[in-house]
Amino acid sequence: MKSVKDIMSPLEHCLSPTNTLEEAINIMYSQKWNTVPVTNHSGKLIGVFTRSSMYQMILSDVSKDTPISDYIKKAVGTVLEDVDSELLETMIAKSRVGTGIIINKSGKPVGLFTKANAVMNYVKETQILKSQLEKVMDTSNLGAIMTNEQGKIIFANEKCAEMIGRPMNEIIGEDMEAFIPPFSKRDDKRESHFPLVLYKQHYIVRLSKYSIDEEKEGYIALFQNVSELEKLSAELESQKKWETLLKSVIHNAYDGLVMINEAEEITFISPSLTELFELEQGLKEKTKIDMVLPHLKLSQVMNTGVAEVSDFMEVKGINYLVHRIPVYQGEKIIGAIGKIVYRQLHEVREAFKSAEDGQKETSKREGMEKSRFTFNEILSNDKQMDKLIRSGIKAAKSKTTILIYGESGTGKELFAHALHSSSMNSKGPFITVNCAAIPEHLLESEFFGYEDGAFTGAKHKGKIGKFDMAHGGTLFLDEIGDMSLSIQAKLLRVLQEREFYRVGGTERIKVDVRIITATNRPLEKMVAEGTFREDLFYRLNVISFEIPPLRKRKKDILLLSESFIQEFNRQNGTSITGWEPLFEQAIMDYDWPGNIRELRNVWERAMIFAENGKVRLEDLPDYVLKKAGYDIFLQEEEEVSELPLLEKAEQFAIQRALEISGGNKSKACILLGISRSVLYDKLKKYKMPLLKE
Ligand SMILES: Nc1ncnc2c1ncn2[C@@H]1O[C@H](COP(=O)(O)OP(=O)(O)OP(=O)(O)O)[C@@H](O)[C@H]1O
Repeated sequence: MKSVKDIMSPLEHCLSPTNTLEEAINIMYSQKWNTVPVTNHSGKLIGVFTRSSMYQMILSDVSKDTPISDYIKKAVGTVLEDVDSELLETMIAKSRVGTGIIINKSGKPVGLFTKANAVMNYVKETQILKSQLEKVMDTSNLGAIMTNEQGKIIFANEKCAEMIGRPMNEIIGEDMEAFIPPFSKRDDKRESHFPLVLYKQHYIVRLSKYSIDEEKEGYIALFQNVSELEKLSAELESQKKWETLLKSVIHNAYDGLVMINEAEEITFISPSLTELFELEQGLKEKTKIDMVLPHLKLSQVMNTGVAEVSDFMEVKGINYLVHRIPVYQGEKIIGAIGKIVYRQLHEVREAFKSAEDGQKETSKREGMEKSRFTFNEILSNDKQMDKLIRSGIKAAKSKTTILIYGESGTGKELFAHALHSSSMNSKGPFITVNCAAIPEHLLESEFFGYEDGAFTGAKHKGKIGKFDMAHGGTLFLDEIGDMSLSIQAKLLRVLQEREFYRVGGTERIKVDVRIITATNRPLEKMVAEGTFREDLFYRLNVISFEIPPLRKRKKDILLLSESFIQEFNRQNGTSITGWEPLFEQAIMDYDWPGNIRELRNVWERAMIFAENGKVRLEDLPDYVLKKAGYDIFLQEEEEVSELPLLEKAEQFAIQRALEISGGNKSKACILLGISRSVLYDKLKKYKMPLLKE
């Protein structure tokens, strides 16, 4: 901001009241001033001597030696030297006084400010502004034209001349219409935009009106060359097309693709992959790959820098084929790409199978059957089972004989495996004999083996028995309740003496074998009935475990179901992710007489028929549906009187409530949360039989 001090004419002379007319005229003449400040002896302003004061003295015919004291004008307008110059200019423009006296803070005059000063300052500033504007216009990328009210060009910048291809002096004075053909068609809007093609170049023109004075208006036109932009946008467009094409290739060619940057943050992930691993929720900007897909081990290739092609990865029982590829920029690793294939994995499955077969073959050659399960693999959420497992872990450490009770399919053999795995003999063999499956006359040779020629007329070579095989490990005798009394006696002897003879042999064979037995028969009752030896029973029953049936640990149904999904997905290469609500209700309501084995079989079957990744009610076998009372949902429409699904469910709920309450309608109403009158209406509606109150 400029102050008055910067633009005033500094004061070199002042008058005092004692100065004469002649002295005053001399100063006015030499300085070309109309007004001269008059100060007192201390230099303070007391008035001014003006050109009219001078005329007055001359007209009064006073001598030129007369002091000016009587002709000083005392009423003087003063302005402080620090005042903003623009403010003073407005004051002067409005004032009738042509000269202002500028004083400092102590009241001493320091300068004069005349209208001429104001004009000069204005002109100077306008010139500066003009040259600045011209500079801006010439260095700008915009072409600029200005017209008068007739549309004749009065200004054009260098850029504009360049655009039009003619020298500037030729443009000035021309009609703007000559260069901007649509100009004449412009409407009366103060401002408009329109495209224009000039000499094959594309422009956007911004045309606006400006006021010349109160009545006249001219135009300002600004041209922006957009040819480059258009080229860029065409390139962008084709890049976008490529991107779309690439994306669809990525989505269709590979099952899942993920890219990470140097910081191991995900920069791209294909929708199929987010869907597959249900990642949507966990994905945020800059998510680290190992936070959401640790099993992919993509960060691994960032460290090694070596691509890993066709690795296998298993997640939730499903097999995937994974390729991990590091991305290099020069020598530097700047990221990695993970490619996951999970469809059409027949070949992969084959590879797995042959690997598995190979492994089995090796263990066969090693000549021993290894225990396959540990206590960790006995899945259960049941308290009673928990207790059994804890006791099992303790019991496994001793060499004591263990008897496992339980209905068929409850997991007795699994428990026996787990006992072996936790025992001190876990490195030794685990040999199973199903006493019910081997014919009575062969059981002895199966247990103890036989010598060469033991069987008359037979070409048999000698064979070692299961006791021999189990040496140093565990012999698991399943279905122990199905043995004959004579075999029971022989078994008792081995248990007591820890030695036996082969069939047809004379040599005593000593063995170190841990015996675990299992049965679903009531041994105590059999002892009472005389079909099972009491002494053997006590020998076997040193420690016993009773595995509860599945119907008594309903919580385990869903836990086991989850594990079967994973097992069969892995086995069949399917991608089943869960089940429908009605399916769950049905399996929870069913009694599972065949226990876990039955549940496992039902799952194996259901997963073959499942659709859309979910197991449905209709994938259950008919006998389960019937026994659980869910067949009603699957009956043909006409059989259930065309009831919509909700009504079927309602009918089913009423039927179940009446069953649970033993036909007591008041209790059924409480269970259903409805009033008796509503229940009666429903019974009538569904034509259901009235049961007892
Ligand atoms: N807790 C469990 N967790 C996972 N799988 C189990 C469990 N219990 C049993 N199973 C599975 O259920 C099936 C039946 O188990 P198992 O053969 O051990 O039962 P069992 O009681 O010995 O039957 P049986 O009396 O008919 O010989 C097997 O496939 C087994 O793997």
